[in-house]
Amino acid sequence: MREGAKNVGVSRVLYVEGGTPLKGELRVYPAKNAALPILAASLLTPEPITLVEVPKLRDVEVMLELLAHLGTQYAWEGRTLHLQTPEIKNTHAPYELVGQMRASFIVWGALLARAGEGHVSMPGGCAFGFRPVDQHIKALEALGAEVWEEDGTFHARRTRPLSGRVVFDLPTVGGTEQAMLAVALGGEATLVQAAVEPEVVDLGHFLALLGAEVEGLGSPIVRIKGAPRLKGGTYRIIPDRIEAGTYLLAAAATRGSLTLEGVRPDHLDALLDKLWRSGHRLEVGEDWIRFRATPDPAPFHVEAREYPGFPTDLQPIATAYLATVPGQSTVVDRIYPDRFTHVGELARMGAELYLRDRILTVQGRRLHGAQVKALDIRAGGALVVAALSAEGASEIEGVYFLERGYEHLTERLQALGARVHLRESPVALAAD
Ligand SMILES: CC(=O)N[C@H]1[C@@H](OP(=O)(O)OP(=O)(O)OC[C@H]2O[C@@H](n3ccc(=O)[nH]c3=O)[C@H](O)[C@@H]2O)O[C@H](CO)[C@@H](O)[C@@H]1O
Ligand SMILES: C=C(OP(=O)(O)O)C(=O)O
Repeated sequence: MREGAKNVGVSRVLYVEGGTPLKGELRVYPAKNAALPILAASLLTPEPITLVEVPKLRDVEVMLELLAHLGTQYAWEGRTLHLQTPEIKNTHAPYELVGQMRASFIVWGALLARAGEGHVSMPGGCAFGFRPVDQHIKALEALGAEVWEEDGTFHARRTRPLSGRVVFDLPTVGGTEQAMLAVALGGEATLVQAAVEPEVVDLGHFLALLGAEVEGLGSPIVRIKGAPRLKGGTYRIIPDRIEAGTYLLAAAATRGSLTLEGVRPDHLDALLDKLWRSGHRLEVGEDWIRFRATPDPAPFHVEAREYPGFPTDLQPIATAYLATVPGQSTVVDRIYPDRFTHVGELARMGAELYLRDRILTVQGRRLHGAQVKALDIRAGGALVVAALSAEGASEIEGVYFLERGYEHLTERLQALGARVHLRESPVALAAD
């Protein structure tokens, strides 16, 4: 328990006995951040949709709860998800659901397209710095919607199909997805400075399956011509590059070996290049990666940027890995310059980290186990990686965040030889 605790409660923690190199094979799950916008896009059609494999994550459950509130009927068949939205029953996405994760905000564009109006609470999600939604508003306004905000809820209404040219001030994944959903049903748009992330491309492919014409996916200029009525269909979501990257970094931090299957190596170029330069052995096929760690890796510099640059979602996890690599590394995040909630917690494990002017300097060394707390999904991933590599035992609080992003984390790590399990532990509820 932490010093200065006033109240003590019981919470689930991830108990990690560190020091065992990860070894084995893993089939990567489908991408959470592709699944969520595709789920939101299912609102656009009354026809049945089947998503062949969907990650069973907390965020997906929340999105399904939101969709059900808006009018979607759904049923799981193993890992396959069947969805249908015969009609929109509700155009209001409430705070209780939108407040839990950022991706739910993009139902706004889908509601506006399908029902002519949408009312969505300000989004929540991982709190690692300021995350404005001005580009979402700019996009919907540029497409001809009337947009206003009242008491923490964003409202939008249209009197005709949305169409126009959206020039984003910066590439935004959610903003691009929002605009794509807003026009896919009967609208038309050219998106300039669109995000090029694989998850945006995947959404575009899904919309094309439903009948929209989509051009320029993966480039900064995307053109979409919506269809007056969209079809249903069956779709397979891309593999999760962030999950894959997390396990690779865990294998690197524990100096282990790992074969990933069902992965898209081309989505991980920036990370694979760093790991290779760090001295690790990598073999790459069309949909697999074989990794074998070097016992004495070299440090490197991370600069998180838009795709195909180093992903910000892997920045905290790469930081945890670098904290185990002797020598000096530096980490900068150009997407979320303050995404450093993991730093204080890694320091509890003996990591030598210095944060000045948004530049993190990492002096790598052997870490030791400690009681730590995940404050967002990928900070959680970072703490797991650090704890796996550390000498001794760690307890990671904030299992809720891990469950938002990593399906079957405990079982998957156990299968790779890690000594981890979930257990109940007394935790501090308030501190001085
Ligand atoms: C559910 C999902 O897919 N989440 C991902 C998505 O988040 P999300 O879609 O929220 O991230 P964005 O791509 O929109 O954010 C990129 C940058 O644009 C800024 N911005 C964004 C919107 C806006 O209206 N105004 C604005 O200034 C943000 O503050 C940030 O600096 O992409 C991020 C960047 O790859 C990832 O870290 C998140 O995991
Ligand atoms: C930051 C993430 O999610 P969100 O954008 O929903 O907060 C994430 O998946 O790492």
